[in-house]
Amino acid sequence: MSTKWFVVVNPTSGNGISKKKWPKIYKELNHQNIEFEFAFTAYEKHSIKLIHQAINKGYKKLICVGGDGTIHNFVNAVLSLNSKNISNIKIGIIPIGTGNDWVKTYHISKNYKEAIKVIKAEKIIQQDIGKLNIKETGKEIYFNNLAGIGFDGYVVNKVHKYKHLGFLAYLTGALVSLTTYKKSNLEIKFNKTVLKGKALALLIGICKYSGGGMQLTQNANSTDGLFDITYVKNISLLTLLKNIKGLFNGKITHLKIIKNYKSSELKITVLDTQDTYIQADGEIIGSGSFSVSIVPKSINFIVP
Ligand SMILES: Nc1ncnc2c1ncn2[C@@H]1O[C@H](COP(=O)(O)OP(=O)(O)OP(=O)(O)O)[C@@H](O)[C@H]1O
Repeated sequence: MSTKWFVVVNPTSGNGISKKKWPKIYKELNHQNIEFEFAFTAYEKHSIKLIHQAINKGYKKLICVGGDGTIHNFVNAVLSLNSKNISNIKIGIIPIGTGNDWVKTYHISKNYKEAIKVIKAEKIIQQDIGKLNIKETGKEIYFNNLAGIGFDGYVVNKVHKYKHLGFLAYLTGALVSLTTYKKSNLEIKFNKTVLKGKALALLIGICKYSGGGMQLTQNANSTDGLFDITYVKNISLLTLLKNIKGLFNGKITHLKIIKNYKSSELKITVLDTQDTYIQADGEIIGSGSFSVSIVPKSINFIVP
């Protein structure tokens, strides 16, 4: 077993800032006496392979240099191993992304020197993770922040065009998309509730922030074994514009037209034939009907 850290750097995250900042991060890791090996990802999802190789070599301590998509890939790499030993694995984050939403819940600093200090202290939180199963393909995906179907997926699909706008990329994507998005006919079942009909979006949250700092679920708690669910049948562009502040401070979830629920499991059926995209942690993972369940306290993240 290695006591060294294994660092994976996504050089494309944060519009390429990761690559530019790496020499400084490398120096600081050494300066803070962190013993490590590192690798750059060379293509999408490469981090999954790199993490599997590192774990097979005996690494237990992992560092992610990247944004929400890279953290998402780390989580999928660890949980797809289905090994009993994953309880020994720790993930630390040096956040360099566009949205950087997951780190906001835990107040992990975007200053790499501060983020490395946090990693060095190795304080752990065992966080709940969502397990999502797409019906048509049988694909299994894990998510650590928030998943959504409908408008949410549609926006994520468009957002790459606006990534140069930084955290405003998601807001811009949402405003531009609201008038063109065609609502899907969904059936959403959880506990004893059934929501059926045309709906704009369903958000299934674990942590607090998404879409570049927005708070779209109420009372999110990352360790309570429950998803924080937001269901939006419809919202007009005017209402959205009037409530832009509410998107970021969470007050939007108090509007009457927005429903909030909690559950540890959901089943979502798309009742019409149009492609309805599913996003998980800001990554498009597929489309159509799916089920989700929570895997309580299944990943060890290093937090302040
Ligand atoms: N070498 C690479 N070339 C192209 N894509 C890559 C490479 N390495 C990783 N990726 C992909 O880059 C995507 C985006 O990464 P990430 O989410 O970390 O950055 P971001 O989009 O800038 O940040 P955020 O998600 O916080 O907005 C991920 O889907 C990942 O699979």
